[in-house]
Amino acid sequence: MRTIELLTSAEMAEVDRRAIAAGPFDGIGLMRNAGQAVASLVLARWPGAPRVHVLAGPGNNGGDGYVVARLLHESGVAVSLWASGKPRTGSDAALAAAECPLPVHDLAAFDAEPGDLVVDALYGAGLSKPLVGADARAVDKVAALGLAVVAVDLPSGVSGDSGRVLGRAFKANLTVTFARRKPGHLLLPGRELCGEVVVADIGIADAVVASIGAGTFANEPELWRAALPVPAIDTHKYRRGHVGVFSGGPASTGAARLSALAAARAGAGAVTVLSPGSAMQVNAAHLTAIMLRRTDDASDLDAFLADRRPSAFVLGPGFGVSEKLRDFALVVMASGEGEGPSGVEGLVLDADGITAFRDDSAPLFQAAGAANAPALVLTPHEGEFARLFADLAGDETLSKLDKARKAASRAHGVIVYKGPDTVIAAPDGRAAINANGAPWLATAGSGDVLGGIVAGLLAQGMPAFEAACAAVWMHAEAGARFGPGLIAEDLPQALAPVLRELLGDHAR
Ligand SMILES: NC(=O)C1=CN([C@@H]2O[C@H](COP(=O)(O)OP(=O)(O)OC[C@H]3O[C@@H](n4cnc5c(N)ncnc54)[C@H](O)[C@@H]3O)[C@@H](O)[C@H]2O)[C@@H](O)CC1
Ligand SMILES: Nc1ncnc2c1ncn2[C@@H]1O[C@H](COP(=O)(O)OP(=O)(O)O)[C@@H](O)[C@H]1O
Ligand SMILES: [K+]
Repeated sequence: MRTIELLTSAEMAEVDRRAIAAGPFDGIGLMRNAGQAVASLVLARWPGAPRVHVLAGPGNNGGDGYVVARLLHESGVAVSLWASGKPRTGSDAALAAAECPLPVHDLAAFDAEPGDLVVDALYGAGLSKPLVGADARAVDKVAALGLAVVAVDLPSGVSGDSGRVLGRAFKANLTVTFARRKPGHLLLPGRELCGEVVVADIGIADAVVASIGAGTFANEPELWRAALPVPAIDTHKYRRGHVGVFSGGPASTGAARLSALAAARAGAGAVTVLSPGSAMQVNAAHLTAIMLRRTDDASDLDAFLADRRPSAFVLGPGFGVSEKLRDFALVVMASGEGEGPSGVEGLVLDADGITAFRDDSAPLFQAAGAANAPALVLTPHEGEFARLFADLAGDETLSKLDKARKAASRAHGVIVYKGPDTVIAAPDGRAAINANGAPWLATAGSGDVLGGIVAGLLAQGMPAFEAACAAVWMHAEAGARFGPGLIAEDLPQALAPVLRELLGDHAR
């Protein structure tokens, strides 16, 4: 079971409540199902473990642990049960503990042998403070002995909402969560600490999950595949969208060409590099399918908008932080459908395009909020994000997901907050977390390619949030599949097989 909604701890608690109200399972029924799912996976994956140590906390996560301990014991496994705190009288966890015939040892005395397996059921969605005392010592001991860990719901110490570690956390080989994944399973460092994540069906109906209206998703093709542009049989190149990419001066033109190639590979029918006169020669020497047009100032840009009806732009890569950049961005943002002559769908601002607005972002954000404005997509890495949204970046109480959402709402644009756990957020509150990348993508120019893919999809009429999500996934997939030796020049070409698979029958 693997569906794409991600539930915060508050949303998951509400899902539990609604599921219990809807039946057929009550709280202890769901807990028995959860424990059964974990026990089955332990038996299937670690059939030879000499001993399984179940660590049970005071809440419902511990309740799941008592169920696991009982079921493994009934299956003939040697089980030691260690408790941190006691379940509250009358709780589901207290019922589960009462059903478990095994002796309960104090976690403070926890000990194990190399080769044993640990089931971590200390804290899950209810984690509210750092692990200390016997809990923290157990984490250290398990790490020192190198024991394999199966985490129930989340590795204890990892926040399900932010992926952050509170004090200390287990590093699991396998994490079994229930109904849906949580943001902390995808955000770093949580994702690293979870190991493999299995989502177990514990009898909560999809309709109950849907009733919550969750706005956070794993960035997987299911989220946007239906919105991917497919060329009609009678199309022509300009109907497939025309992307304009602004080039920097003679010594910094490569970034724009990377974006341009990527936009073309993403399916834009035509791509034009808009170059200052001083860089025409060097650009001309390197472009073949991509067109070239001299663009020195806003009036040149106006003429391009009027003559060539471009549908999306990339501005920033290699451009230089300048007043000219700000002018170009604001001209493009004023050329949306109904206002300007051309009906521009979107502007992707990356790199210098973000930095240029660090001290005065209001005109940009205001333009993006105007009726009929082109969609604004900002693609900051961590450093660029901090330049444009210093207050959000420095707020320790916010997760990466929260920061991207707040930034999107402020900018009236889609934020692609890049990194190994890229978060894509829309001004309407939707957000997605990406997890299919690989460190090979951390190479100069990789971000320029991403900006070009976003623009290529925007130009074909794909809505901005979906275009950004699809671009991030395709970029990550292409890079991860290429693997060692990847340089940014390889990425546009590596997109082709990824697109072919995504389009399925439409690729013929
Ligand atoms: N009926 C249900 O609602 C279901 C709940 N499930 C399990 O229930 C879990 C959530 O249960 P709870 O809400 O009881 O929360 P937890 O069991 O995660 O935490 C229990 C309590 O421990 C205390 N605590 C938190 N962090 C601590 C720390 N670092 N040191 C000491 N004490 C700490 C808090 O007071 C918290 O309320 C899920 O993760 C899942 O495993 C599953 O059994 C499925 C059904
Ligand atoms: N460790 C990583 N794992 C997966 N993706 C990564 C990692 N590091 C960087 N990336 C991705 O690589 C791209 C780098 O973009 P950026 O930082 O703008 O680089 P550049 O400016 O050199 O093009 C982003 O899409 C980012 O999400
Ligand atoms: K846990």
